[in-house]
Amino acid sequence: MPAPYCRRFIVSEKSAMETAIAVPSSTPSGLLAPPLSSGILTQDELKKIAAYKAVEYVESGMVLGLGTGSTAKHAVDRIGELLRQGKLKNIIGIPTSKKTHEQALSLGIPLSDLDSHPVLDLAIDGADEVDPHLNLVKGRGGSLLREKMVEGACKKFVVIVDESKLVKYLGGSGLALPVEIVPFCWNFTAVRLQNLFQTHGCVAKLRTSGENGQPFVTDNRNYIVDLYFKEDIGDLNVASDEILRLAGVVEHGMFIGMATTLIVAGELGITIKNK
Ligand SMILES: O=C[C@H](O)[C@H](O)[C@H](O)COP(=O)(O)O
Repeated sequence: MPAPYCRRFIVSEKSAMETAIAVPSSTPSGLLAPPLSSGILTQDELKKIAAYKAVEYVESGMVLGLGTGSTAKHAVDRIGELLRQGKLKNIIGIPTSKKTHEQALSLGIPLSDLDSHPVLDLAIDGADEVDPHLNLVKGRGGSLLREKMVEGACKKFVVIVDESKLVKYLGGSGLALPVEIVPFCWNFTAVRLQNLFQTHGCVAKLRTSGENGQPFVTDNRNYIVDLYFKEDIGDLNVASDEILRLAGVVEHGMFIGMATTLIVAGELGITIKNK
């Protein structure tokens, strides 16, 4: 066993339904776990480790969905770095938000859109929650609509999280399930959303930003209503249909059956689940 074993990362790979078996492996190429004297990695270091591992799936010539958020940011940085070093070539990025668009531009990543590239090879993005079947909650950063459009057009969708994002069921963290809605009579739509899930103790709140409590506005000039549940909402496809049936709703943050690979970075190493 190599001496600095504690600084190497353990990678285990399993199907979605299998039990994790941690096996020692070499450090993901180009990435050493940050050498902390305490041995404890910060959440951001775990995000970076998951992101760098995901970028190992990227090959020259790919059309790539570029995710949004603090985890995906590390992946976009890494793609930019590999392009600069000439280790990746001819990448075309499709950003999932204005913020990621700006980041990718600053890194010199060539960009395009879904109109020109309706089929993508691979997308890499973070998530707010991941259930045991690789269903996700996304959109706590407000980017769920573009993310769903881009990631729904990918042949492979790699989700990267630190272990704090794992839940038994969606909504299980007690945090928000975001729903993007049109601004017109937003309160009417928020009340209807809350009523849909009344028996699950649902509370709907308009997302605000800044100190003056103005509505948070998405890249698509819409609002977000965050749904909080006291109980498991059960069948996700039924819940999805009921939400989408409401006029005024644009999209919700449940990504059901979309992820093909999950990379989780935790204190004990990296776990990879494939669908
Ligand atoms: O709208 C935001 C996106 O769905 C993010 O991917 C998600 O919120 C996870 O973000 P983070 O990596 O910052 O936790």
